[in-house]
Amino acid sequence: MSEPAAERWDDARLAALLPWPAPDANKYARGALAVVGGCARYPGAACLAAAAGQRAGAGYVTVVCAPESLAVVRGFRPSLVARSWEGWQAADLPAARPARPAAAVVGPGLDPADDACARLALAVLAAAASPLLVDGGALAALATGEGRALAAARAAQGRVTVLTPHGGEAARLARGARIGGDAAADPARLAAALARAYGAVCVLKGPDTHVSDGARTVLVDRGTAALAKAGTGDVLAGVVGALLAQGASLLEAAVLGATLHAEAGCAAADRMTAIGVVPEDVVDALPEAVRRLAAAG
Ligand SMILES: NC(=O)C1=CN([C@@H]2O[C@H](COP(=O)(O)OP(=O)(O)OC[C@H]3O[C@@H](n4cnc5c(N)ncnc54)[C@H](O)[C@@H]3O)[C@@H](O)[C@H]2O)[C@@H](O)CC1
Ligand SMILES: Nc1ncnc2c1ncn2[C@@H]1O[C@H](COP(=O)(O)OP(=O)(O)O)[C@@H](O)[C@H]1O
Repeated sequence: MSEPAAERWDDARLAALLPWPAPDANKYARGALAVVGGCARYPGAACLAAAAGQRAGAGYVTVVCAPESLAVVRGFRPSLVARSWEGWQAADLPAARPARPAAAVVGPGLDPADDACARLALAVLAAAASPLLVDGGALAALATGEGRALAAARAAQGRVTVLTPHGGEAARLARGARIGGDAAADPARLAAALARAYGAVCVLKGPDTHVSDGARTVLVDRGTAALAKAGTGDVLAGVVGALLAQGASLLEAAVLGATLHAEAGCAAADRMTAIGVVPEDVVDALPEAVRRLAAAG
């Protein structure tokens, strides 16, 4: 099947999507974001996603993590609300309601090789009624037979999902769905095929990022190799999750989020050099990325 050429969205269109708060906004109206991740081995990934979610505008960010990770999350940023996943039910995730939008991110810092992490990811896929972004270790669970059945059930129920694989995770998702395609050879085609196979919007990350809903594909190619450092994908998950939590549509949240992430990488490199940027710098550069996009639009 031949795919339509990838679109590019101009700055004016992207700037119009920025989620400026209304004068009478409160923290709930600005969107609740729950980040489910951060096992004992990877607490930092959940910290990065959650901090990025705050910088991208979400009004109330919660981290649901391993009990061993609680102290790390709280120490990293006291404004995050952290709770243990022991005794927690995925049904406790905030549901989007009128004037109280919400979204969830599952996967940053879930170990793809750990059974308990896989069960948690599958429980979130089954229960999350609000928009759900699936990243990191949760993508391994999604690629299983049970994960694919849950993705199909979510789509049938009208529940919306965004996937943010890197090349290795995309290959695993493609194998699970028995679709061909190679991220290196034809990323636009693979992003579209994964979107269709999983009933989701797919953000296929790489030096260029391709965002597809299966029918339309948008190219985001304004990033920098400064972003090639462990943990920047967790930052992207938090940014897109926050835009979903503020009520953006799936494709718009994914394209605007990938753009702000790329622009924040460039702004961080301007300050820290492309050698020295760390993911925390990308989080801190998100306001500059917003300013640059608003000025360009
Ligand atoms: N500070 C932290 O706590 C960090 C935790 N992280 C977490 O670590 C867990 C495992 O994620 P990883 O991505 O490290 O898993 P892996 O590094 O195990 O990647 C899975 C597979 O994909 C391949 N791969 C990785 N990046 C690729 C790319 N860009 N293109 C093609 N193939 C690629 C790898 O070779 C491997 O075979 C996730 O939950 C993630 O959120 C990472 O994001 C790094 C930072
Ligand atoms: N050379 C590059 N140029 C532009 N962006 C890049 C480059 N390398 C990586 N990135 C971006 O950095 C992020 C890396 O995400 P990922 O591989 O998931 O890292 P991690 O899992 O360690 O957080 C993605 O958003 C990707 O698009």
